[in-house]
Amino acid sequence: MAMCVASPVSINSLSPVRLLSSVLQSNTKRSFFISFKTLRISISSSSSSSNQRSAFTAAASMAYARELDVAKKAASLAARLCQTVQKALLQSDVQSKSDKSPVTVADYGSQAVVSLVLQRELPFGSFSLVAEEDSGDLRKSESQETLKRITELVNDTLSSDATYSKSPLSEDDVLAAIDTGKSEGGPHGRHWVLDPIDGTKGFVRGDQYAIALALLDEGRVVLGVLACPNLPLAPIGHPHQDSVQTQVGCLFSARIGAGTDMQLLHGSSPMKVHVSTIENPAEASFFESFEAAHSLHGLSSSIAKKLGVQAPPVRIDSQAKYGALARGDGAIYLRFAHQGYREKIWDHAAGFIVVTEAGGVVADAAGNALDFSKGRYLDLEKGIVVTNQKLMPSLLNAVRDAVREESESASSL
Ligand SMILES: Nc1ncnc2c1ncn2[C@@H]1O[C@H](COP(=O)(O)O)[C@@H](OP(=O)(O)O)[C@H]1O
Ligand SMILES: [Mg+2]
Repeated sequence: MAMCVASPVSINSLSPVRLLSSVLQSNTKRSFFISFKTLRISISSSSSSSNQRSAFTAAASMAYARELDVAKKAASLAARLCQTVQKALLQSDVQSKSDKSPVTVADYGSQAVVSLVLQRELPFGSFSLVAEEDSGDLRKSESQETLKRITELVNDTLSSDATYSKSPLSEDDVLAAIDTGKSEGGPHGRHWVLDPIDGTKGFVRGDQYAIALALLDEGRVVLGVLACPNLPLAPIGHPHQDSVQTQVGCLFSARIGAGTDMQLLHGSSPMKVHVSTIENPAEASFFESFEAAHSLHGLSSSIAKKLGVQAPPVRIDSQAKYGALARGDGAIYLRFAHQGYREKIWDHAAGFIVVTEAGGVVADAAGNALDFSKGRYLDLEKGIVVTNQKLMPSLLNAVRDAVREESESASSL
């Protein structure tokens, strides 16, 4: 470990991610050694007092800890609201199931709850939220009943938490909370990134969906939470594995340098999770979207075949796939959207850090890291692939060959 004289880094004037980046950039010449994975910092310079050293270590190891706690609370409350709506939806008759309004109510309600909890619990500094919904349609006169229902649900959900005052929010408060989600994000400052219901198709079917919340700081994802109300605690995607574990509803949370935790959505202590260590593709199973319209199932199948994967695909909705992969249920997630579709940051930011902090790798089809600093969209080289470090090189080779074959056969038509 190279050590030399410390150069000044002001802890107070930098956000944790800038502080760590600035130290890492100067790491070869200066006195700090940082393992980004563990955020353990040692300082050898005799000029640094032990007080400074321990303050620095404490600041770095606790970076974003408060924000993560609040994010977990926000996503859990939003999940409670979504569960209420999904339960009513699944009990309703066929006619109202084809009506889109329950999804609308849950989507807006979830976004309002998350925005309100973040703002109430983290009142200092500016607030920026990049989120899927805005209130444009809700402000139309024909949406009055829907807005009333959303406002009731938001008030019921917040008042279920003892720390919130019982004074009810008005419809205007709820509209304003939804509209905080209009931020464009970008490479500077802090931005929360929210998908209030990821996997709306799964939500309507009664299958998987997730409330996905992440925080960007200076363009990097520094924490993420995935609330997956319908994800079993027992592993999924292992057809021959019987489990006595029947509990459902998982909360994944990850913070930069601190690993990934999973706990029951409505209670239980967090436990660390890790991606699968499988190195032999023949033993791996892979996830993809349930919806063929969201991902090219044919291309995934050709990639899996080239790689030597034998198991059939496990198809589930939403970023629950990232959560399941982070705890080792499957080893690979393949997502190749149809031509022209632009991936949004809220569909991947939380899942990205949940997987990377569990030891996995998330890349585009060319092996590039995903860049969340470009605004509301990801700029991608065709597709997103997720797996463990060992399998990634051979997976990228299989992707390259399958994509080339696909374009050759398209051009020969
Ligand atoms: N044509 C398309 N191609 C790829 N993704 C799409 C798509 N249409 C919608 N999506 C995205 O796919 C997400 C669901 O992911 P998955 O396919 O993994 O379940 C949707 O999130 P929402 O449900 O929040 O709209 C939506 O953002
Ligand atoms: Mg989504």
